[in-house]
Amino acid sequence: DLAADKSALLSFRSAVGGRTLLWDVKQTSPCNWTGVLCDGGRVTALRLPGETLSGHIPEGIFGNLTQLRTLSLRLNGLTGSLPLDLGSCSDLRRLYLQGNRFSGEIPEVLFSLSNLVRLNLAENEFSGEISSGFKNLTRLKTLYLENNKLSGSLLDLDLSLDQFNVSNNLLNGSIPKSLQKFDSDSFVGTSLCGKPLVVCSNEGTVPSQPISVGNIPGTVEGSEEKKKRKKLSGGAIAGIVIGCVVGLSLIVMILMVLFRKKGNERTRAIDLATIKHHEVEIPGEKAAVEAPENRSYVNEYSPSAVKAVEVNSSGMKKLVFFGNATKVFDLEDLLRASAEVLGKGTFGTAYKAVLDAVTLVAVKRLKDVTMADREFKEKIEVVGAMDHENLVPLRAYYYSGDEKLLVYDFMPMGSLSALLHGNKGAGRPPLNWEVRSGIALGAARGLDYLHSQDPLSSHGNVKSSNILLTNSHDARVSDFGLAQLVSASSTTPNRATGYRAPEVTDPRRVSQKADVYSFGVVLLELLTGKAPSNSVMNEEGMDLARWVHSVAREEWRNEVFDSELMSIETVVSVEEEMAEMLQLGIDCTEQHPDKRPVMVEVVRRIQELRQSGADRVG
Ligand SMILES: Nc1ncnc2c1ncn2[C@@H]1O[C@H](COP(=O)(O)OP(=O)(O)OP(=O)(O)O)[C@@H](O)[C@H]1O
Repeated sequence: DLAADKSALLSFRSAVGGRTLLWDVKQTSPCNWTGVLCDGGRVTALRLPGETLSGHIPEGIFGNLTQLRTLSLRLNGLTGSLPLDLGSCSDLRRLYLQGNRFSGEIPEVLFSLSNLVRLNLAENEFSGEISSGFKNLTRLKTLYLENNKLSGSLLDLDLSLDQFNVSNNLLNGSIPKSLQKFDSDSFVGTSLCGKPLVVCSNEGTVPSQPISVGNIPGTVEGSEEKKKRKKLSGGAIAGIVIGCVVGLSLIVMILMVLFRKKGNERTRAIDLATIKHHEVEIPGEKAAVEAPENRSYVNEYSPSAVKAVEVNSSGMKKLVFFGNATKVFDLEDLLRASAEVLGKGTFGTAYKAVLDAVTLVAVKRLKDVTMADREFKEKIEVVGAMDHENLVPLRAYYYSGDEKLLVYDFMPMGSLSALLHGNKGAGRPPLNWEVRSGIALGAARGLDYLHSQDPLSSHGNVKSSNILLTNSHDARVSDFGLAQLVSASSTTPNRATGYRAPEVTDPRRVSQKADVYSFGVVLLELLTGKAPSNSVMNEEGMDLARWVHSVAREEWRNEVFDSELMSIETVVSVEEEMAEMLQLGIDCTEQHPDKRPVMVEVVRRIQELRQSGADRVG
């Protein structure tokens, strides 16, 4: 039971140190302790990577943790042979012990763990032969044994492995047929030879330098990896908070500025060629803030607004709408609307404007647009022409010498960023995999549409705060095309930090491959629950993408996935989908642009993984 689990965990801690493990012994349940995960009233996962554990694990501990499915003790200083009562953990699916100093033979009890899917014993001091007992592990997909002192020949294990590595061991003989599909990296540093191998080292000795853990040049790895991993911090959207504080004054400002040039033209404030005025026609009509046919309307004239306009009159002032059949509101409605600051972004401040009880829009007030009227118009019209169900439509814009406004449909559920990182633990229902993968698919489709318009067309600022959500959690990509409107000075250095592809030095010079990179970071964000923008660098000097790259290669599902997901998703098929999505996120965030998939391929892979998950469920 849970009490026995708890006392086993405490015995474990006192046996192997774990000075950094601040487990509160007074808590009756160990389920909230760092690294501990429970399900159904039992401890099902123990993940303590890089926790400076050291010494020998005695018998009598794992014999009690009988419901364990995941055990990760990687990157510690554990020594001696593996405890034999590990064999009692018959539910164990993932066992990650790499990067310790375990020695002795790989115990036979391990081969009774027939549910094992991932087994990583790499970078230890295991010796002896590779037992035929591995054949019992029929569900095994990953077997990493590299960098040990294993000797003898390699048996045909007859397993359908996806990942396999025995490099840098004292093995000799030939490579069995079933393992010949793996490339030479899996066998390098041994005396094994086999037909498909291009490289076959015959040194028969273990190189003194172990092969690096990660696959990214320049990534902090090896002994550095052994440092304690600090969780990348999550966070709410600072912009909203700041915005709310200064909101009122900004709204007053915007009202003043917009009315400045109204003057005698007030009845022609709107581009009459593009707008049909509709006197109050909304009552009874549902607030259609998301659908393309959303309705807004022209209100009666506001005397207070006239005053503002008269005082400030000069220059041109038109609220220009996109779309032929769109019924619209006019500038006065916008200015009279009660408004609240949604947040401050790279390109300016966003406001929510409530035109009436049922009509809401989001208004973005751009800063640093130095572009002339004509050029601005040309560019914004390209943006306005974009029409896809996974894009937030740009409804209208306003351009004057020193004021540029963009009017969008208001998205009631806010952004993916807010959904993932805001209000966590404050009663928000957990975000399950179906919803997350659906959001990924929708956003990918939106981006694919943008990319399909022209080989040079790209979003330029893909991130989770620009993926907005409808009430039914459908994703809509926002803010496309804005990067090209603003001047270089406004592209602050931290813009989209964590999302920006390594090759992007000038944020205005965006590309489709850079979008794919940023989208890959969003995928990793969905999977890990970690906010890239708030965790630019972790303790080891890595951003989210690099961090995932460094750990995911070794541990597909262990450390990277959001604990919220791991606690609500118990179906194995979901884990498979998550692993496939993780691989996609990794592919998208490849350092080299040419190695990244194109967006249409990304959409296809998400569709497929969702479909195969649905098929597995039946
Ligand atoms: N149409 C909209 N409906 C609802 N919320 C929106 C809308 N547009 C923007 N927001 C929200 O307003 C806030 C500010 O958005 P804004 O786009 O100005 O900045 P950002 O997305 O944080 O950064 P950037 O300017 O780099 O895109 C964000 O939280 C965003 O999710």
